[in-house]
Amino acid sequence: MLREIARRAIKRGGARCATQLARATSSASASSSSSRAVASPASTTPRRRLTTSLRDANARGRHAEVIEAYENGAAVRTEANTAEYLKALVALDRVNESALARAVHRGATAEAAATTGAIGASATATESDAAPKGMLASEKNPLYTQQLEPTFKAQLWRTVRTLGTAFIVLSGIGALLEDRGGMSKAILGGESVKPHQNTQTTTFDDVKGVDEAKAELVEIVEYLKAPEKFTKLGGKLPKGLLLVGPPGTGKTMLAKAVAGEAGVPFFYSSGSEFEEMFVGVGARRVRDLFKAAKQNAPCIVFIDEIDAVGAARNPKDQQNTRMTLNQLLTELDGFKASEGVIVLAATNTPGMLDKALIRPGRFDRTVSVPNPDVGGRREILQAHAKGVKMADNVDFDVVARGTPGFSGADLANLINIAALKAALDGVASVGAKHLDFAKDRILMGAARTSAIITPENRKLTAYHEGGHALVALRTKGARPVHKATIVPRGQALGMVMQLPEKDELQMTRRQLLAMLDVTMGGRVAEELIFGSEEITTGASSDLQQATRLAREMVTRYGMSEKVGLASQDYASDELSSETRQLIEIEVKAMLDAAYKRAKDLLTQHEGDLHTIARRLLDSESLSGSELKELCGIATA
Ligand SMILES: Nc1ncnc2c1ncn2[C@@H]1O[C@H](COP(=O)(O)OP(=O)(O)OP(=O)(O)O)[C@@H](O)[C@H]1O
Ligand SMILES: [Zn+2]
Repeated sequence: MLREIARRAIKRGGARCATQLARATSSASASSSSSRAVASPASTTPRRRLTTSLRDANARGRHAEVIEAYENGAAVRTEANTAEYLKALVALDRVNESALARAVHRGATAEAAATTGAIGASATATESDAAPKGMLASEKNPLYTQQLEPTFKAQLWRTVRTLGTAFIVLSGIGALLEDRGGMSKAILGGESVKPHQNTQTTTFDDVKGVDEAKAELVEIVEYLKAPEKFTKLGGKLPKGLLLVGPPGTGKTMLAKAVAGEAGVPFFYSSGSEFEEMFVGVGARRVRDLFKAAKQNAPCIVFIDEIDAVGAARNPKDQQNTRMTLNQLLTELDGFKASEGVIVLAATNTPGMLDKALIRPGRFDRTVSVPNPDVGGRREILQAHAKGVKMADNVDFDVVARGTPGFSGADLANLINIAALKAALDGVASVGAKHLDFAKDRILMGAARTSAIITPENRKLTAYHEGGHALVALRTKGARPVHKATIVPRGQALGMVMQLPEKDELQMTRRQLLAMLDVTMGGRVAEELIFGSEEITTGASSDLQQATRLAREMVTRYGMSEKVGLASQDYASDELSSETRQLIEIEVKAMLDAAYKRAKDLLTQHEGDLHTIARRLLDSESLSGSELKELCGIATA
């Protein structure tokens, strides 16, 4: 929970002013959609005869011209041209509005009529086939138009049918070719599954910051190296282990490392691969996988995203998924632990797994693979920076401290983005500012350079963020300010980032109160400078965070006098209305007190608030040390 608070606090200032944001976004999308309308092919194509063949035009992407030429008669209606016309309709997704749809509809109704014998359609059709155009056209004989049209329609019908059949046949062949694992094998008799890598090069040393998980897996490695020896000593082994942790923490890497350390083949598969359009294919794949594994024992079978098969699914594909899951259970039961096949599976949602999967003898052991702590983050950063030229000013300790909550994959990504940015900047090495850029990128999504922010809006944001920053700088127990910015990114119009000095395993009351004060700083600054009538909705997420924190202090950490040391489940229905009321009173008192402290502080240092806001408007981002300097606070 405390970690969570820490994370939330880092993102403080989240969505400043939701309404302004919504306005900016909608105007942006409006302008983009109007520009799309200008470029629309239908409106720009002039009415002219097509000089090239329809086929060429289609090949060059000029589908609209093809449609027009065919429909206005500029192109001869040969079977080939009809095919091109159809392709163009499909390419532009205009089948619905096309003359074709109308003709086919009419054709279909005519055909229906013909089968009931209302018109002698087939006889007249042959007649008109033979007769040159216009021959039968007399006032007395209006048959002409009635006859020719069915011919055209009949031809269209034939083309549609031919193309349809061809499509089905071709896509069937395509599916066979594309599907490497299942259906083709199921039908053609099947070659066996190959290990993903026979000799794994990944070792435990490559996976950083997950020492506890590694310690649990060492036993498996020992076993795989010498199964006989291990079982002779009376060691009892699980068949399946579940690696549980958030995305990108190195679960796949760990599984590969187990195979690498033991020097055994590694079979990779993903739960989503077993999800198939064709009933039974998923089950077949599971069967093939285990058959191959047994032939290659000792070995590792790794199933990523096992929840894709192992969880309760939507009713539509339930039967299919059930079959796959049942097959998996059968396979797990079908070999002895001593056969040398170890199944590792990864999931981020263990709670969703079918209970049958985690019963003894199946995946009965869980290895937790959490996000790395600050030391782990430093090691991961260093490992991924190995192949990258880093500048001397890069301190991985600082970067690691500034990235709580980042997964291993996030950190790998951070180094990548920084290296790309450095390359774009045309410099030879990756510096601290590139890493900072990459961090902001990952934290907040790409900069919203396109959205228009009014000057008033910017000014308000500058004071709002300035308020957060100044309270943080001047409050004992508050986390050091890392950066304040009014560059809009992702959902935020601006933000103040604070970094804990070390990983916070627990926090003092003073620190929590400081957090409340800092959170209030934004709204207080708006009010102080622009007046209570001008305050905005921008503080809504601040207030939400502050309320949640205060409520936790009251109900869970025993930090309010009136509620005392009791721990209360605020969400529970069983909470008496008196207790609930008491909690609410205490929460309000706590928030009011924080508001007052922030207000006193900002009133006292109003000069600094103006200085910070002005500088923010000027340079958009200020580092912690720049902020301190502006306020005349000595840097430690
Ligand atoms: N602990 C770690 N040490 C070093 N690199 C890591 C670590 N965790 C993740 N990475 C990096 O992130 C990449 C993705 O990690 P991996 O695929 O092992 O994560 P995962 O937990 O299996 O993710 P998912 O749950 O999304 O499948 C790795 O290839 C590696 O570059
Ligand atoms: Zn704020």
